Amino acid sequence: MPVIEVERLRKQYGERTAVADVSFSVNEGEIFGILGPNGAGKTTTVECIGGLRRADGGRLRVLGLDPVGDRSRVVAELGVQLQHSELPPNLKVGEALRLYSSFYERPADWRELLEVLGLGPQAGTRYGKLSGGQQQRLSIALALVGNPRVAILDELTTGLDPAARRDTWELIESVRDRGVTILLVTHFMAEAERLCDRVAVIDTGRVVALDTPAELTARLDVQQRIRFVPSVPIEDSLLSELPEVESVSRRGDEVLVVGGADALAAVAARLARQGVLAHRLRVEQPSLDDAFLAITGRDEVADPGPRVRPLRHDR
Ligand SMILES: Nc1ncnc2c1ncn2[C@@H]1O[C@H](COP(=O)(O)OP(=O)(O)OP(=O)(O)O)[C@@H](O)[C@H]1O
Repeated sequence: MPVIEVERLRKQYGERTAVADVSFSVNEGEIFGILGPNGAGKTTTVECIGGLRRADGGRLRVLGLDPVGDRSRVVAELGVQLQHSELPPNLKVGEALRLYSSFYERPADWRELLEVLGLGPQAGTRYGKLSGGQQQRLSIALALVGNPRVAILDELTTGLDPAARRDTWELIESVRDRGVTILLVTHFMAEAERLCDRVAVIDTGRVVALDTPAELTARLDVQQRIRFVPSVPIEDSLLSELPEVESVSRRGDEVLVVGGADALAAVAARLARQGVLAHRLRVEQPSLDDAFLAITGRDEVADPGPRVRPLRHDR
């Protein structure tokens, strides 16, 4: 049974349609990503799933329950990562976790959670004194302190430096390994590629693609670009006559071969047969970035930047 079911979700803010028609389901133990440009409706979608907003249309289920109608039962099983701006700056890390754990019947051991998240030394530190990375880890701890079966994490690593981002990815993988199903909103392709089993790309309130990151990129007819320096001079025709190869060009002593998905194997076999070694070999594969561009027609997922968005309770 899917852990999260979203069928034809629709949500308006007055005249503005934030979510026009979104459907997907998330299986148990999955990390499911929602990717899309600014204003696509990602946050609104997960806020409806989390029961923080009431949908205007469609059907939502979390563990078979209605997030609004069965609110108290859903809250016991669902952890939602809060926007960190919502915590009072004077609240200490340990106090915040103790407070949040008191809301749950079967909370996790919050002291252990602090250690796992590398926040042990900060237990007595006030929220306002934490670094951005520490605040982010605290917000993840708060989402997990209720021992949820499902966690919703919105812009998990926005504002983190690359090292903190990688640490957070490892943490999320370990959370998933404990059996938690994770719904992740992200602006970062690398994050989706690294963490997500499947990704829904949302644009203007609709799902425009839904697949594994590998399938999303493989479905594109994006060329492989192979660069290398041959150990001995070679003729372009040696490679350009291969059916898998579209073009051969040079920059200095470097050869650039452009071809389809099988080009690398064909080029490597031809060079080997001629006794030519390929030095400084690099292969550029299509990435989720390319897929995103092809799907949405935009060449980047805009950086959301720092933001404070208090949740407006419009139920
Ligand atoms: N409380 C609100 N009142 C009115 N309009 C809103 C509200 N929240 C969001 N919107 C609008 O709804 C649309 C979808 O917003 P949403 O925040 O869900 O998108 P998003 O994909 O999460 O964007 P971002 O990546 O910028 O967070 C946008 O046009 C946004 O301006």
